[in-house]
Amino acid sequence: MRLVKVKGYEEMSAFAAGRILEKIKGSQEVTLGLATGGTPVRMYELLVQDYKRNQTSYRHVFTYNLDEYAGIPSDHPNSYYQFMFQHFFNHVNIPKENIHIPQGLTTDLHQEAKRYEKLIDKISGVDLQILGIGENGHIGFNEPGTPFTKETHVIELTESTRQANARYFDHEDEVPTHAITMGIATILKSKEILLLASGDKKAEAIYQMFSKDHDVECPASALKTHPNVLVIADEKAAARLESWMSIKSP
Ligand SMILES: N[C@@H]1[C@@H](O)[C@H](O)[C@@H](COP(=O)(O)O)O[C@@H]1O
Repeated sequence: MRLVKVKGYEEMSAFAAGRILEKIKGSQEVTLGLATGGTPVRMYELLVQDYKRNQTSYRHVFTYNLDEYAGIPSDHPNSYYQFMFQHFFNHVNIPKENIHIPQGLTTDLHQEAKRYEKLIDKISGVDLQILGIGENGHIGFNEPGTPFTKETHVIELTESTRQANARYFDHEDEVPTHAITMGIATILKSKEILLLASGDKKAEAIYQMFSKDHDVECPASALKTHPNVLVIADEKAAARLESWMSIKSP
């Protein structure tokens, strides 16, 4: 796991957008694993900006989103489906049939999880996976305690995650209690992973991710076993790492 420390949110976003564009421009067909949340918003804006300026084509791009809230329809304003279309898909020329997002409202969510995993299995994992990190160290919606062997599954959200995500909803009780998420085993199938972190709220999670060794209580620490992970953290998110690294290095 390598770390790139950048100054702030803007630099983090530009770095991630730059890597995505390199991938898109350098391949005849590319599969991207995409994340939602506040962290990647500017990254998507920069990709849209690039599209407007340079017409970088997305016709050969296939996307697989990490997760979706359970129990709300895709046209719900807080669904990750809406998030993705508003922030990104509506603004570039990606064919709709290339877009994959788990369905949060189906008669059988477990079946949906299986269907989604099969899609990712078929492509042997995405080429480039973008990740954010939860304040409790979750990736996707893999909450602390989730076995690292899990593939796409249905999960009950912790109270702290529901509270952290409540800012996007009108009321805290509107935040769904469950979600469908790629599992850690699914994420680890990716060929390359970029994890983005910005702000002091993420400092503890970033510290835990680097200092814990493959500990289920810190889901992001699973990434240590992957050969190609780059963490892009801004100064605030990396703040606790500074003292830890200087303690570790002689
Ligand atoms: N499922 C998402 C994660 O994929 C995301 O990384 C995390 C952090 O969100 P934010 O970037 O808003 O801090 O929130 C949610 O729980």
